[in-house]
Amino acid sequence: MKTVLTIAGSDCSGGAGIQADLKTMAAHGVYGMSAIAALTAQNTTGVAGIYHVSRDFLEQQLDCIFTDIYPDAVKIGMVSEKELIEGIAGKLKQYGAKNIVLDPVMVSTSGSRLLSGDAIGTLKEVLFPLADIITPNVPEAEVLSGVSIRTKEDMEEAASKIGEYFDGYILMKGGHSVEDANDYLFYHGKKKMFRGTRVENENTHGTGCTLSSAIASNLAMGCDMETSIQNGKEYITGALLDGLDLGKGSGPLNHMYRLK
Ligand SMILES: Nc1ncnc2c1ncn2[C@@H]1O[C@H](COP(=O)(O)OP(=O)(O)OP(=O)(O)O)[C@@H](O)[C@H]1O
Ligand SMILES: Cc1ncc(CO)c(N)n1
Repeated sequence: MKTVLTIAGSDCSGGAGIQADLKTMAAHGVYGMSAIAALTAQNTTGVAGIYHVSRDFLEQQLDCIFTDIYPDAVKIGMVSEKELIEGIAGKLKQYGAKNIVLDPVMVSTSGSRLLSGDAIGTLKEVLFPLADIITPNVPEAEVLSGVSIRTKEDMEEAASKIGEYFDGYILMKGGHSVEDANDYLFYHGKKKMFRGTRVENENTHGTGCTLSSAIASNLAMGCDMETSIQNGKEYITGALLDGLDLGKGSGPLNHMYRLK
């Protein structure tokens, strides 16, 4: 069985973070493992609190995982502190981790800050060089590039700025657009669109976590990068189309829609 590790934050309400990642992995038939960087107290209406684990404890989790069940792919999500980012980078290098999908989580769907301001530089300097693909949404791509994105041309400019310090695949997600849900992949000066039909569903809690875990699951199963993104896009669209409606705010997706 193929194995995938998520390094991210826990969402006690089960819609985003570690819980969304493990559900996505289970739905793909891969064996999911998790190293928890933070516990969040949150639900569909917002984030009430964040409790970070220590660097030592995060490293201990990674040692336990890598020395026993080696992951075929790694997804990295919410990691908000500088020293945790440094700890992860050290361990991923030590164990030669491969197929690394980095979702540069900065703000929750509900608007809470999930990455410390002083950690953005560390993320770019120490973790980006290890990643095969990064999956920023538009606001994250703006922070990473310094370009204000309004048009498709702005996206290209942002990708080329990010490309000055990041050598891998950049998937800019269009979930925040109003007219469509197209995502754009930039790689070494080339651009490819992954077309997505916008689903009229307010319940989008954890879409970013789900997509990055679906891509990691596909990479673990041996798909190439573009196929992994295409398959991930189909999975997220199906999970949104299911129309699950839980909670009082922006609710979670149905990861089990394929079993219906
Ligand atoms: N209403 C929608 N209809 C169809 N696809 C969507 C919709 N909203 C988001 N997506 C898709 O979901 C994936 C995640 O994109 P999004 O931009 O929402 O990520 P994100 O902002 O990082 O997510 P999160 O809310 O978890 O932080 C992308 O493939 C995007 O196109
Ligand atoms: C733990 C966690 N990771 C990521 C997100 C982004 O949606 C969230 N809300 N919570």
